[in-house]
Amino acid sequence: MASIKGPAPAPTSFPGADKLRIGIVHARWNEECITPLVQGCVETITKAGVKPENIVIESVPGSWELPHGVSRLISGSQVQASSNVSDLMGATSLLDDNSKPSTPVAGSSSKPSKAALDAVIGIGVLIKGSTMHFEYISESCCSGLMRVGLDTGVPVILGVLTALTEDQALERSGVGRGANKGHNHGLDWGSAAVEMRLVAAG
Ligand SMILES: O=Nc1c(NC[C@H](O)[C@H](O)[C@H](O)CO)[nH]c(=O)[nH]c1=O
Repeated sequence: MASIKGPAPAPTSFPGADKLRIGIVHARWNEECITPLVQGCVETITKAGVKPENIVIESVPGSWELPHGVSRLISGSQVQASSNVSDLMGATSLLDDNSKPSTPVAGSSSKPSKAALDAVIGIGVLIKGSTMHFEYISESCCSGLMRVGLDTGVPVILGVLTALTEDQALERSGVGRGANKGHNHGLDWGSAAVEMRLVAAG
């Protein structure tokens, strides 16, 4: 029997998206998944009509730091715009060798910008290990991201995979190891960010 699980089709047109400014904060763990997830997110954000120069990408050490990184980006502290997002689409890795917290994606401009963000996606990949670490980070990260969104009024999209196995994480990043590559959930998160802002704007 076919599964009933999954989101309803996202809207296909987003009038006003060209005026939006969207942030992405991604963790620097499990990069095999993070890179396609961020690329999928950027793909649907740009397809919705958001200008590449209005997509700001920052990184933090791990998913535990996502709520703080998203909160910092929303507060506008030391935001650096990423102007050539198109370069990112062909990238095999988002991170250069000496990436540091809140290092903009390679190739982005050093032009700092303080313009307010309309929505932010927090992207992280947690994979269950042999201890309870996974459970504590997952719960804290997800509730932290929810709190940042509610406290600031800026839509914060949950882009955190909490996978029990590596294959679960890879398939949900659209890069599954077997014949079934899976579905890149980053695609859904990008359209959710644009939709939430435009719905909120009314
Ligand atoms: O442990 N596994 C993971 C992880 N740990 C690091 C943690 O998020 C944090 O950065 C450090 O504890 C320092 O505060 N972070 C992830 O994004 N995914 C994991 O699977």
